[in-house]
Amino acid sequence: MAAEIISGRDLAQELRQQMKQKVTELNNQGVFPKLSVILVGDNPASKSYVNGKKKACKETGILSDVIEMNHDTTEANLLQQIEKLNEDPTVHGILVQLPLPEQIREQKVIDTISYTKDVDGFHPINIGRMMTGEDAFLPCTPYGIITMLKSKDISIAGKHAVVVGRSNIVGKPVGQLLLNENATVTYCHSKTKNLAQITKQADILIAAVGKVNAIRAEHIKDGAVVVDVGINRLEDGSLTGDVDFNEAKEKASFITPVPRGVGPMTITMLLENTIKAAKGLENS
Ligand SMILES: Nc1nc(=O)c2c([nH]1)NC[C@@H]1CN(c3ccc(C(=O)N[C@@H](CCC(=O)O)C(=O)O)cc3)C=[N+]21
Repeated sequence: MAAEIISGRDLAQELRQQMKQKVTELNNQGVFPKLSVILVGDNPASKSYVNGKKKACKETGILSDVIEMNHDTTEANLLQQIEKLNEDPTVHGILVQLPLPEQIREQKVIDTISYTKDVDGFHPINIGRMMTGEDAFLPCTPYGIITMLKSKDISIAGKHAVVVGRSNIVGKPVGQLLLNENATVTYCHSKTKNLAQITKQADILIAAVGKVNAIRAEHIKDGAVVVDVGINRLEDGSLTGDVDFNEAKEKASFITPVPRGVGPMTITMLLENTIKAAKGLENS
């Protein structure tokens, strides 16, 4: 079977077009959705991601503000900056770009962001609400993945979804969202024995490993839907995922590419969450 490629870029473009309209409507009511991004240090990858977010906001008519802080800024300093944004009524969404320098405790930072402005969906209240199925900001990458599957009318209920990876930002929450959609979910990780034996049972396979070619033909059932969440930078500067694309596309029914797959959808869901924040978490 030759897989259909799900273009995250095309879907992102379509959704951003619709969002423009929503932003205009809010503007007409005197609401100007705004995202504040805090960037600590000068990691080039982080800078480039933050630029991508800024550009996407601009395209959609969302206001954005990037606050750059020195690499050796203290945790107290950063928390103070977050408190300021929590109290600023013109700021609807707050995103602190991860990873952070080692003197700063990431969890402490996430806990400090008001859950009503937590457009990353990383705050414990939003995670808890996601688990119980209440209204919440959903984490952008998992939310983007579900949106991609739905855009192709891929049914999730009753399907066996296998998630490879268990990070707090991708693996764990994407499994939860798939469960909320009534999939049967299995998590695999670095301690999993016989990885291929398990992934071969997947109707929907989510690769969020962080390793080039971690998923190859031998891991994939014929006709499976393969979602590649990896973003690995090769020495020549090019980006590649966790899936051996050339092998996988011969077995899968649908596959997401890297680049132009999950990445652009992550940013799109961030925009969606910022609009939701501008409406107010409880009224959207
Ligand atoms: N608080 C926080 N929230 C995040 O959402 C967050 C973060 N920290 N830290 C880093 C990761 C990574 N991430 C990406 C988003 C979009 C692309 C993306 O658009 N990628 C393009 C290619 C971009 C390129 O060429 O560099 C693509 O896949 O086509 C990639 C990576 C968000 N992250």
